Amino acid sequence: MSDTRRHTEVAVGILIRQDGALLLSTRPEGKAYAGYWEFPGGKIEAGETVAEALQRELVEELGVTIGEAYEWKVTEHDYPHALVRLHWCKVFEWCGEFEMREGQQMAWQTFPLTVSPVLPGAYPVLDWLEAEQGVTGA
Ligand SMILES: Nc1nc2c([nH]c(=O)n2[C@@H]2O[C@H](COP(=O)(O)OP(=O)(O)OP(=O)(O)O)[C@@H](O)[C@H]2O)c(=O)[nH]1
Repeated sequence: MSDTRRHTEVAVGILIRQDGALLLSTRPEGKAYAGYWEFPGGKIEAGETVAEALQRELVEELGVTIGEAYEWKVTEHDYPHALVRLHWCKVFEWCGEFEMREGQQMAWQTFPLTVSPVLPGAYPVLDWLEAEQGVTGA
């Protein structure tokens, strides 16, 4: 029963390039939904803040060090494998060269996306981002 399950807290990074493009990457082999496109990130470990977890995950997965991470939205998604609470952070600054340390693929995307399938837990945020870009004309 989902209401008795504990949430897995997840920090997710929306890396936004100066031209407005967003970074998506594929989930590595061996994980649930392997090959699906997602925003980079991962589980928050005990004692970590959202920003600390995100910084650690992006070094581990992509080899980049992020600057300030702004928590933007919190969403939940109930998967068969986990009930997750996703802490979405916008990130505008990072340094280092992108290096796919888990054998993923990466793609800078604008709307409409040209990659699929995307992890269902990311759908609401993609809708909000698309609406925002429509308003700003980014
Ligand atoms: N990184 C990321 N995770 C997402 C997104 N959307 C979404 O539902 N999730 C869910 O959040 C959870 C993230 O866990 P993960 O397995 O990627 O985290 P991790 O790298 O710490 O995993 P590990 O410690 O098992 O290796 C997964 O259940 C995943 O399905 C997204 O856009 N990005």
